[in-house]
Amino acid sequence: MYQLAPNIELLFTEAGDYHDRVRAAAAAGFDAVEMWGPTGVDAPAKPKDLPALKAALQESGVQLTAQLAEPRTQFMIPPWDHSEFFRTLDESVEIARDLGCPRIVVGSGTGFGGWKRQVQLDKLIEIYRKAIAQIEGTGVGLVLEPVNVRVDHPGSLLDRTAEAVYVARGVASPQFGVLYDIYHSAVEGEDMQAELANAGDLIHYVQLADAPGRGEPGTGNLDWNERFRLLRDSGYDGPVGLEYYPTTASEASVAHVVEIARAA
Ligand SMILES: O=C(O)C(=O)CO
Repeated sequence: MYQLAPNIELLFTEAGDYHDRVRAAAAAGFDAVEMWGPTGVDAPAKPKDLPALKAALQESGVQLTAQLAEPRTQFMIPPWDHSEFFRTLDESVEIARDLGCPRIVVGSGTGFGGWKRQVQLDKLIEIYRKAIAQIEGTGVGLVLEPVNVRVDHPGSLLDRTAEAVYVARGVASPQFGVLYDIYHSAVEGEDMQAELANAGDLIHYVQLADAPGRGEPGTGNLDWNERFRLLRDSGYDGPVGLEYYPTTASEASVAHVVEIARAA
């Protein structure tokens, strides 16, 4: 079975603060969690007590599998000043290292308005090549996440898995890959099997939620036996982030997901 990482922004919120959520996830049998931005500059993420979070991770032996870059897409804002992004990247990497987190999730934001799509994708390659050069040797990698524009992120540039793969091929570093979110991809109407086949080993992280609705598996229309089979067949064997909005109490919700993942 895949290593499942409940998202502590959305799950185990009943336990209280983020460090309490880590302990609650551990008590529920998980050895991994994921989160959004550590300092909470991008809502709806909230600021975290990082020393307390680190202590909870260490004491419970829970691995933080991914955190979001902050601010998520600074370099997209006119006049395309990238300095803030590169400065905060160092801070994000420092926090990730301190928390033992191997991945930072990055995006495209709304892109570079007025430029041709191809030029915008190539600009992303240029920015992320530079970012990777800056963080080389830190042990922290970047994963680029395409998001759906139909429901959750209207106006975002990168909504196609194949385009994220194009950018990752252009960056051409083992420290840079694609985050394949089963939910975003399904909302965009993508063929999961074809996308994963095209991506090859460039998928460095996976997240899930059912569609429509972004609730736990079982609340939407996706066939989870099939989805897990396609994931396995693709060769992906890394962690899977549970980034969904639970429709019941967290413990019951995640127990249901574990059951589905086990059976698949
Ligand atoms: O912002 C979102 O929708 C995400 O999927 C972040 O990982």
